[in-house]
Amino acid sequence: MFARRAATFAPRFTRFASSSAAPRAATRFGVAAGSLAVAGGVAAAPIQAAAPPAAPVKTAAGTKGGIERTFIAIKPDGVQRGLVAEVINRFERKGYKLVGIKAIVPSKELAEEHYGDLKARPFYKGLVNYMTSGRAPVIAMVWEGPDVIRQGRRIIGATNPLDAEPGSIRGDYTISVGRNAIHGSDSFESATIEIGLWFKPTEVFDWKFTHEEWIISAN
Ligand SMILES: Nc1ncnc2c1ncn2[C@@H]1O[C@H](COP(=O)(O)OP(=O)(O)OP(=O)(O)O)[C@@H](O)[C@H]1O
Repeated sequence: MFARRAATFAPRFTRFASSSAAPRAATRFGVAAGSLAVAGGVAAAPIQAAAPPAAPVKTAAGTKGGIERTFIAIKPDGVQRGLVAEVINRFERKGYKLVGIKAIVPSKELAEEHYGDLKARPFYKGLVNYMTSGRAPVIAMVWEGPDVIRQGRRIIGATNPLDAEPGSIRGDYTISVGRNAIHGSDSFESATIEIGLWFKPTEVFDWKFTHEEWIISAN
């Protein structure tokens, strides 16, 4: 997922990332401090000005390394199999927050864009057809919380259900890679793009758990 997104993501990503000035500033300060030490004849270690802390990277996927958001989709086979409540339950029980959800039969364009990096694969056409058939909708969701992108992939399990650990969704409920029930973003960059692809900003909600301190407080 990430590889197929990387090329298109890079230009968009720089709009969000405001930390690129930090390394340049650090280099500039480092050189200046070193020169001063030599000029004054002082046998001291060059003074390095502390680089200003990098601004956190914030996108539609939340704050990288902080409270993140991920795109999770229950595919038509997962919906047909009655796994919607099970999937939601697993993310909710873990402590993650549902900030967006809708049933949607994706257009061919949306499915092709979503799976764009798999274009050359023999199963690509069948994959797009199955996602867009309308024989069941896709349940598209955005989940929020610490490390939710990586943890979401663990909850889902390996792409090929025969490699997925028991206890994961794919490990427990599926046996075919072509009908593996669910999708989850595989990186912050993918999550940024996929949330933007499937959801309008107004369809994703900022809300607070009233019991948040019982889920994410650190002592
Ligand atoms: N060999 C295959 N045969 C049939 N379908 C496949 C095969 N490999 C992958 N797929 C389908 O393409 C989807 C996307 O594959 P990808 O390699 O991006 O894995 P993934 O990121 O784990 O899956 P997803 O994007 O659905 O979460 C898989 O989930 C699966 O439905």
